[in-house]
Amino acid sequence: MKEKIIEALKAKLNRRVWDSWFSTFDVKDIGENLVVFEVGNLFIKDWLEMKYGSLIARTLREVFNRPIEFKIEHAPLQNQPEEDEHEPLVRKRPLVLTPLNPIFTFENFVVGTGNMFAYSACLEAAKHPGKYNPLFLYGGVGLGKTHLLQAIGHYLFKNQPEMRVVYLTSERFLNELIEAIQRGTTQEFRERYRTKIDVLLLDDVQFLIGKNGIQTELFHTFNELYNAGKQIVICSDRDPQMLDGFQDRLISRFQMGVVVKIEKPDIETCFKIAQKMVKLEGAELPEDVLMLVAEKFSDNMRRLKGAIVKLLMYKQIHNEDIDLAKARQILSIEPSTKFTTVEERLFEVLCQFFRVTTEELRGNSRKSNVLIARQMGMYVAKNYLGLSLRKVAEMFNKSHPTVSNAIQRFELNAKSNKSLETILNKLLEQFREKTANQTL
Ligand SMILES: Nc1ncnc2c1ncn2[C@@H]1O[C@H](COP(=O)(O)OP(=O)(O)OP(=O)(O)O)[C@@H](O)[C@H]1O
Repeated sequence: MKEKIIEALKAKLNRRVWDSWFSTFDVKDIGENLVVFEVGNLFIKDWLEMKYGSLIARTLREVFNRPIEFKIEHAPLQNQPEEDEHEPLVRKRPLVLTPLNPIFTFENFVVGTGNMFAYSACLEAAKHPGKYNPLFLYGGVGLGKTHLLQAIGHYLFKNQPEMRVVYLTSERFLNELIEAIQRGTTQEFRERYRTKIDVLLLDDVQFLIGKNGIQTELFHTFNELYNAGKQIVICSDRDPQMLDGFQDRLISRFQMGVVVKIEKPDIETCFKIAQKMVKLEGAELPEDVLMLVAEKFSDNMRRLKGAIVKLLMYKQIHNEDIDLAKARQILSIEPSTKFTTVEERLFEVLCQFFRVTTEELRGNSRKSNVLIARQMGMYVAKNYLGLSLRKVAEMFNKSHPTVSNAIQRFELNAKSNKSLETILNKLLEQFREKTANQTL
């Protein structure tokens, strides 16, 4: 029965949702009138209840052929210290203790596959400080950890200005301690971090690997803040488990709350990030150039930003528009025979999938498989690749209103026809595979 429930749920959700939210979800117990699920993360428990509660209830009704209650329990890690009854967070005078990068806000963060879970967890921590404690965010270089950490700071400064929020890198934490020891002001240092803040945002904790003294200091700071119900958010380039050379007692504390991985964004998200970065610079670049940058630098958003800045500087200095060939030259991207643009790859997948030709897609054929391939292709280009209507119209050799109508018709059909959604997911899967195999 356990498997049947899980399979029935899986069938109702697309793989992305399942992998993001249900990977630790399991059936713990099946009673006469109650099914108990368990999940290894408190934040996910709340999220599943809120977003998928009715779907779970519906699925259980179908599996058991009668209404049946359910509850989701959070299965905490073994040996987790008992959580103290938290005092309400202390209200203090508004105080910006650390400067933040004004760009690093939630509004400026582009949400997509890979970072949606991390974004939601950080937003929740900002809205309800102390609830998911500690929040430990980890992931590869340049994927937006610092951005999200500082976004929590911005959100709190704006919405709860009485709260004392400190953002600092682990390197600075270490340097301040060394300075305090040299000046004989260790007591002030301890007081500042242990008793005078409400939210601690600590970046790059992996910097403290192998530095035992500062780890001990962090351990005591952590305990004091945690026991007082103060929110702690920590960023690292690796899973707490992989912090070799870290004291075990610290690692187990990092794992006590919610541990979230930020993954590499997919190409569509990278494209939107590139678009956002250009907009924040108050500039413009053509869509095919943005797509080139998104594809080439999808593993690190800092490098992606560097590429955009380089293109914009060139544009300004030479007072020249940047086209695809120029962008390749500036960024030293060799045009490779294997490289195809994203539009070409979409056409390739559409043609293979629906057994149609590019000429048919761009022509006026009304054959049913061509019609559906064309509509779905336009929908994907607009909604998943983030291309403008103008670009999609150009791709399919149609007018704006034709594209707009076709997309609307597709959305309407997809609402009433479940199998269209399944086909769309399969198509997207093939498209992603093709994109992942792309070599530049
Ligand atoms: N989803 C996103 N939306 C908008 N900008 C993003 C996004 N992800 C990353 N960035 C931008 O990419 C740059 C690098 O991000 P950030 O410094 O937060 O990475 P990081 O994960 O902290 O890297 P590191 O591990 O090196 O500390 C920043 O300019 C940030 O604003």
